Amino acid sequence: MIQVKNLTRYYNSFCAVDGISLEIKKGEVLGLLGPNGAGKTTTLRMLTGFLKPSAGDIIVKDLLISEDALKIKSLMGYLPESAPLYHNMLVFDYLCYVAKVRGIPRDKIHLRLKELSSLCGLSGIMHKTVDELSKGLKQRVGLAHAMMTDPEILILDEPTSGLDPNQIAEIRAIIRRIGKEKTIIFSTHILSEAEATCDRIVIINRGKVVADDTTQNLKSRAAGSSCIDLSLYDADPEEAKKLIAAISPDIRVIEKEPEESDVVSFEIHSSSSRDIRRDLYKKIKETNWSIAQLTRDSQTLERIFQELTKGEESYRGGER
Ligand SMILES: Nc1ncnc2c1ncn2[C@@H]1O[C@H](COP(=O)(O)OP(=O)(O)OP(=O)(O)O)[C@@H](O)[C@H]1O
Repeated sequence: MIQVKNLTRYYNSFCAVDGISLEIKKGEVLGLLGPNGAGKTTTLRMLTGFLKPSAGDIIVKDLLISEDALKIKSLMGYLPESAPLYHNMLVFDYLCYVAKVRGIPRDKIHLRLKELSSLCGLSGIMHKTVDELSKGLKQRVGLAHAMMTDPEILILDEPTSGLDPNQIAEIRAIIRRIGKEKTIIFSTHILSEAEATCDRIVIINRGKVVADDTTQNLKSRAAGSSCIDLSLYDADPEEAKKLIAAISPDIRVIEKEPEESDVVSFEIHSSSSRDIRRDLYKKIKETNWSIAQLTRDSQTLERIFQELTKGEESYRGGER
């Protein structure tokens, strides 16, 4: 349904989005996950045609955004990070206004507002002014705005940002409801958010895709891999790194800030479920170093996210 090819965006000489490629299938709920400044908003603004890419292509249902931006916009509903609502209007008047601007025929407006009120839970607030609403309710009005023309694709930028846990649960429930029929792309910097709502998660860091897989596959990958914390006395960090890395080709060694001044510490990631502590111990025994700590944790999705968004390394999921 949507193909993104080598999408790139510079702000002056700064590369905010660096060659992102993605394919989004019809009906998918895709979470664009990344830390602050990763390039999520910039990517979404290019997808919705509000920002021109510096390079790359976006194809939506066989239409090229460089040639058919208006047609593509008509297929999409967009909820920006701060929904631009008219604060002193009644919710009802505001949504009527949006309906007219978006070309809904006059005789269909009331029916559409009724449908949106039920979909987005607006029935008790239609006759309140936007200003009176909590952030969560404003967000629901923003969602109704984005859904006005019943678009096939919905793009939501951090839809739960700044909401309390109850409001988050409500917005999630609405997204899940809408996601049964629509293609949804939404951005978040909160892993649990993506995990709870999405079929698929694309993690971006410093403008690049560092992981792209189904939520289920990412979870299984996390469960099947492990992380070892190792601290050594009397070891040279570079020599220690080489020795550890030589144990198996699937090992990745990250030197950590040591907790004590006379040790060197490492985080050792392995994609296999094999426990390599015995191999480590044997190798270290051949040196004159001493072990201060050697512990193994099962990986969590959270740790994978932290690892991927700290380092430069990239992981692409297998076939779906
Ligand atoms: N108009 C702009 N001019 C210059 N730099 C910009 C502009 N907009 C964004 N940036 C920079 O581009 C990078 C990506 O920003 P973007 O807003 O896309 O990230 P994000 O992942 O959405 O972050 P956040 O979660 O904080 O909104 C950041 O370093 C940001 O400072």
